[in-house]
Parts: sequence; structure tokens; C-alpha cells
Amino acid sequence: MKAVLAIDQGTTSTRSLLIDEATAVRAAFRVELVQSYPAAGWVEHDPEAIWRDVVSTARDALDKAVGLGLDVAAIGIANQRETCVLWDRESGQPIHPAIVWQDRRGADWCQRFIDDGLEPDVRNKTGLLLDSYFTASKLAWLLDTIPSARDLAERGRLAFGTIDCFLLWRLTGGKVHATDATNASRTLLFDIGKMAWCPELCRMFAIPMQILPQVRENDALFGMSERHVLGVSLPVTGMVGDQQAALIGQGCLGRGDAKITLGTGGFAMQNTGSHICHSEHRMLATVACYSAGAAHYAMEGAFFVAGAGVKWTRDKLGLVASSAETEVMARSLPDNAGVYLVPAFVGLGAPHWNPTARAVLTGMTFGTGPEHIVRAALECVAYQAADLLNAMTLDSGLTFDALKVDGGMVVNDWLCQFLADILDMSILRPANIETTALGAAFLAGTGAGIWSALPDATSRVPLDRHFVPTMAMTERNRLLSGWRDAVRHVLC
Ligand SMILES: Nc1ncnc2c1ncn2[C@@H]1O[C@H](COP(=O)(O)OP(=O)(O)O)[C@@H](O)[C@H]1O
Ligand SMILES: O=P(O)(O)OC[C@H](O)CO
Repeated sequence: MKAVLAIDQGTTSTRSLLIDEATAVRAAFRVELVQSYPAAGWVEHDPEAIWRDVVSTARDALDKAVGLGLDVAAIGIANQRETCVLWDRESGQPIHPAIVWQDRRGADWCQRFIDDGLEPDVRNKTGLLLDSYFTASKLAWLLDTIPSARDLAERGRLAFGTIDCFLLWRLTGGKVHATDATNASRTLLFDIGKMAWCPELCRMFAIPMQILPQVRENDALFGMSERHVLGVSLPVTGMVGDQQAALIGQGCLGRGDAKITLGTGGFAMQNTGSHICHSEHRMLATVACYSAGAAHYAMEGAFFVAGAGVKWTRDKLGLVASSAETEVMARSLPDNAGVYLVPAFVGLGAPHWNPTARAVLTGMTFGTGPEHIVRAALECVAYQAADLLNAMTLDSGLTFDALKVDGGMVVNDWLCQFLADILDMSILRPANIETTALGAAFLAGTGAGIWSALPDATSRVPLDRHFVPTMAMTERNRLLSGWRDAVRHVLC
């Protein structure tokens, strides 16, 4: 039976999965990734660690494929988006750690451009806002800060890429410098109407265009992996940003279909078809998929801290020994006792887009204990999701009464029920929450001819559970009003 090797390089972990032609996940290998916080608001990853984890998990998966009798026909890559890598084309070595999407060091650049009144034009071209979440200001920082980087870049010695592009470069032994349109659409340098790098935006951020990768369709033949890397040469026929991958992996292929992914951060995305929906409520327009010469778009709302807040209660505060324990703690309380966490550890994303905001816990009394803080870290995910969905519905006019969820956090039943209650809509959790890997596999398998068109996950991936709202409206409104008060503390 044919299969695809799907690589999902996420913020907190790297996964390699085998997905067979019946779209079943046959094996999965995962390695956690170390996060580095070298200064306030900075977040970095070691690109070599990412590469090692990709190679080791992919090799494990390919070994397993032999045992399972699977004929792996292609590789698909989904990745944490916006994260910036700059490397030397001759040595193949990154010249600096990867600057992660959560990193705020480019905030001053963006603010200067906002002050100069440039944001409306940037929004029209890119669908994005002038925020340091996106790649351009991270790249500008690297070129301005690393000695001789600008000079090397102008002489064509350096290559820039998001994680997909860096992995492709390494897999192909430095032969292919390319990315896909969904990843390009997150850089602030890509015109999503023209589907091309934008020279004016590159000039604005002082980015020499010779360092940019070629942009391809999501199911293109990106290149062949070198035999010595994975022990076998395979075509890479799918690359896609992880949130767009999840949209595809959830079967949100029609206009109006929506999902929310709750991993490190929270990402709500709604398919807007061939229409670029320019938001009036500070949502983003982005490329959902580019294939057969046609671009499909999505509206997106992103918040930076979802599971990252749970990780903070576990790793920094030591309030829980495992992420799973948060569910037990949240259930142990009858209510939140007025305690809210606004998790602005790296500023606030949509709809506020405030890079300098910092996290607060409000409403604490002497009765507040670890369980209240843990519960607040879970509750804030639902409140942030509510803020996003309200804005998205107002913008697109496309309403929905059920929402598909995925990402590492949604194994938490308490959180899914609370989400249903706060959003006042049904929450649909698929049996396989690895929808990101599925999306990457669907693209790669389509590119490699395993499927003649993108498989529709809705007919193939069974539902695990349907969470129905049960909370009274007065209670929902009381909780949301408490959340809005807490957010005001952060924004004032
Ligand atoms: N049972 C759980 N309850 C709440 N959060 C969880 C649970 N299990 C994992 N998480 C959170 O999910 C996140 C990992 O999700 P994942 O989708 O793998 O992230 P990413 O793709 O960003 O690396 C972590 O931040 C972790 O804290
Ligand atoms: O790694 P994830 O799954 O948290 O996704 C990160 C996003 O792509 C950032 O935009």
C-alpha cells in the first residue's frame, strides 16, 4: 500500500507520521523541541536541533514503513510559520538561531512604519498587519545586527527561509531554495493578490530580494531528498504552513468552513474561497492553498498563547506535573472565583495586536491557589477564541454553528466543553487530532498522484466527540465581562 511521510515541524515538537492511501495514520514519531528565551519578548530555536529532530523522526518512520509493508511515495512538510532562518549558501550553516514567530524584537521597526502611515498599503498587499509576529522585521533585525550579514546578503551568499524552506534546502542537499505560497504569505513581503514577492515591501524592510526563495504551489514537486539524508531518495511534493495544513486536514475545503487549532498558540481560520476578505476588525487575510494556478484564501485570527500558558504553569511554576493534570485541577473547582489570566507573555495578537502588553493575573485573593491559576490558563484560551470568532463573523458575514478543533490542547475534555459553553456553539473534535500532518500528507499525496484531488477529510476522518453548549447565557456573559475587564488592565 502506498503512503506519505508527513513531517510536522511545530513550535514545541517535531513529528513524522506515516499516512497511508486510505488516509489512516499508521505510525507517528515525536521529539520535543527546546525553547530559548534569551531576552524579554525574544524566542529562539536552534535550527540544527530542528534538523536533527526531523531526520531522526523521519528515519524512524521510514524504518517502520518497511515493517508495515508501506511503499512511501512522497514527503509532505507542514511547519510553524513566520519563524525566520538565515543561512550561508556555501556552508549550509545558519548564521543565527531561528527567530520564532512569537518573538517581538522587530516591534520597533513595525511601529515606525505604522507611525509613517504605511499600514493600510501593507494590509492591502499582504492581508497582514504591521506586527513583529510576521517574518519581515525579524529578517530585517538579522541583516542589521549580525556583522557582515547585509553585505553577504547583497552578494547573494545568504539564503532566507521559513522552516519549510530550510528543511527543503537540507533535504535536497542545498539544491533547492523554495517555499510555498502559504508560508510566503506570512512574511509581510508577499503580495497575496499577485501571488509574488513584492519589491516595494522588500525595499521598505531593506531586504535584498536575492535572499528570497522561489515560491511554488502547495502540491508542487519541490525537489528530491538526497539518499544519504534519509537513506532513501523521495520527492517532496507538498509544503504548507501548519495552520493551513490543519484547515485542509479538517476538511475545511469550502467557503465558510472553519477550524481552530489550539497548540502552542491559538489559530482560528475560515476558508473564504477565491475571495480575499480584508478585515475591518484586525483579522488577517492569508493564502489557504495555491494549486493548479488558483489561489484560495482564508481569514485568520491568531493569539500567541494557548498551550504555551499550560506549559508555563507546568515548567516555570511547577503547578502541575503534566499538561494532562490541568484538566483534573480545572474540574476540581466549581468556578474560577474571579481569577483571570491575560496571557500577554509576548504581547497580544488578534484582535488587539499589542506587542508591548505583558501578562497579568487578576482577581486574586488569599483564597487563590494553584488550581485557580491553572484553570485561568485554560479558560483564557476560550475567551481569546471568543474574541476572534466574534471579529471573524462580523468581517466575513459567514456564520457557523459548529466549530472543528484540533491541536495538542484539545485532548483536554474540560477545555473543549468550556470552549463550547463560552462560544455557545458545538465543538467537533476529530478522532485524529493530527490534522496538520494529514493536511501536509493530502497535499503531498495529491502532488505525487496517490489521490487525483485533495481528499475530503470530513468524509474520511471520523468524529471523536461532539461537545454541546450547556452554560446559561447569564453565566457566559458574566465570565466574558470579567475577561474583558482583565484585558483592559493589560491594555491601559
Ligand atoms: N491535556 C492537555 N491539556 C491542556 N494542554 C495540553 C494538554 N496536552 C498538551 N497540551 C498543550 O498543547 C501544546 C502542544 O500542542 P501541539 O499542537 O503539539 O503544539 P505545536 O504544534 O505548537 O508544537 C503544549 O503547549 C501543551 O502545553
Ligand atoms: O507550531 P504551532 O502549531 O503552534 O503553529 C505556529 C503557527 O504556525 C505560528 O503562526
